Amino acid sequence: MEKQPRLLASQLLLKNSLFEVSLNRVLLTWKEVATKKKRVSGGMHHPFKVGTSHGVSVSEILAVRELDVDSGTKDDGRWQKMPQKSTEAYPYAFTVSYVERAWQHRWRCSDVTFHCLEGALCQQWVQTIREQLTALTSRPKHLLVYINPYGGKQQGERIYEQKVAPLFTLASISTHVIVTEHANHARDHLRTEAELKKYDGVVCVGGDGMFSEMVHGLVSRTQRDNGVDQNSPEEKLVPCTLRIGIIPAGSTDCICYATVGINDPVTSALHIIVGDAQAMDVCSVHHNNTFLRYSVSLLGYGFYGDVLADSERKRWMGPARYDFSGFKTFLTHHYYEGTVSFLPATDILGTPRDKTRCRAGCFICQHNGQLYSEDAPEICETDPDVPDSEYKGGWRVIRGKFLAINAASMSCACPRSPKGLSPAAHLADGTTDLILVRKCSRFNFLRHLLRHTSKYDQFDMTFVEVHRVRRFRFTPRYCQSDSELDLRENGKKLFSQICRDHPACSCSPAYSSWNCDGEILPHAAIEVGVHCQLIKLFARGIEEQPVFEDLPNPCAV
Ligand SMILES: Nc1ncnc2c1ncn2[C@@H]1O[C@H](COP(=O)(O)OP(=O)(O)OP(=O)(O)O)[C@@H](O)[C@H]1O
Repeated sequence: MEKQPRLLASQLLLKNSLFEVSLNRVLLTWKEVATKKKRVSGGMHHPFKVGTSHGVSVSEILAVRELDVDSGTKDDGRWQKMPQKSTEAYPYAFTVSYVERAWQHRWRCSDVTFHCLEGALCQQWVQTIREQLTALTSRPKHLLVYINPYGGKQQGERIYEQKVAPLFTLASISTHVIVTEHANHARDHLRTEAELKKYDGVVCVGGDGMFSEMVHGLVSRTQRDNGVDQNSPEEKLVPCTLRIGIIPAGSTDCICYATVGINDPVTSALHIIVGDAQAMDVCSVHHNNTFLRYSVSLLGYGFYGDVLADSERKRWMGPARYDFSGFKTFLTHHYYEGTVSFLPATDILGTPRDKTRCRAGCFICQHNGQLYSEDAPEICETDPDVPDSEYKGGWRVIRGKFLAINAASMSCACPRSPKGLSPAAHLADGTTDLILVRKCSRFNFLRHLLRHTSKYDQFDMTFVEVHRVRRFRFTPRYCQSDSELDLRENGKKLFSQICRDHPACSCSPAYSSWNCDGEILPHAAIEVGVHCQLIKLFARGIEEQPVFEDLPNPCAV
């Protein structure tokens, strides 16, 4: 890294010891000055190693404030009173709050207080650090926050007030908070009324359903403002300029898990404050030239659609409904006939079978994102192993009987499935991983499902294939009539769930439902297109675990 000129350097007192403290545009560092007789008071906790240099990236400093030393304690009273001797000699102090890495991708707010000999020096430090923070233009100053009071364990408001709002105040972020009053309140407000020009970003406090509302509100608003017709599947959508922050307060918090590595409200609040940006692809889903929904994580037909449809009927069971419906759906072992056509993404870096994972600063997302942002024509090379008869104008066509058809636009890792549905999927490479699980025995399907939680490759099975695609279509073997759709929407017994070939038996229903990020779609025949990097999140992506993780102070440099 290029050597940065020093902005300030002084010898300051930290926890009864003298430190050489230095600031440049990139780093704040402090290193204990070697003295013959170390002055460490016996009872005081001393987290820093003697002689070790400590550093905090300026981009991860949250705030700096002068300290009233006479009061003896810091604002929150966590630290003990400074020994009289030190405060007499160094009567002025300032505290720097910064991001510290904790276990499993968690971030925490840490404080370090430096004592100065003179008031002018103290003020100079505070002012210089503040100037550096002001220069960080990617940081949000005004945020529009939506809280779902009924998400997850209904703790959204408490989580925001107790864990997030104090951090926003510390970082001088002003907020306008709306507690939602009904489903789709946030979506509709964003789409129509919200004065978006006043804000640097929008934040949702809730789960994946709430995040989906934000995506729908913001993407629709952006298209409307730019005169783009969402009903046209071929239309190139305009990317959203405002970033979205997620404070996890839902049941699974999959999106949060995939973009910061953990569903922890404090970590997410800190990612928002430092102004991180993680681009994300969005899939648009259409039926007959009519826009249905956007999806950012999973589109699942067959197994995952059936699990969701069944679990929706058992909401009274609480979160246990997913296990119950999952088990029941596995036992029913239904397969569905239809045609999948897709446009393979063969001109890009990366495959679904890669060992590398999408992590912060992902090279594959950067490379492919650039490729797709340049209006690349949707023509692909054909795979030499696939017969020409399976291609139609660059599209590959597969007919068959499927237990599951899944399109994973991200790994879909979550605490229940740490590897996810497609471990090597990328957040922002302009593709989705299309996983086709053909009809097989119950035992083999179980083996496939179990591999999602083990070290074995879930795609390495004869009845499973996976393709990285830019667009796909699915048409069920039998066309749905409008009356069937009406029945379905009314929640009545689906007549189509009687096998067409053998009306007397109920061996396998004709249609499943599409699970679109946890919502059921009203149509089985759909067309899906990936819009590369359509939205941006206040997130960094999952960081690689630091190699010095087991050292006592992860900020040591
Ligand atoms: N005030 C409200 N009253 C009822 N429903 C609401 C309200 N605000 C938001 N919702 C809806 O609640 C649904 C679930 O919210 P959220 O995603 O925050 O929590 P969740 O427990 O993780 O739910 P899920 O697991 O179904 O996504 C969302 O789809 C959202 O549309």
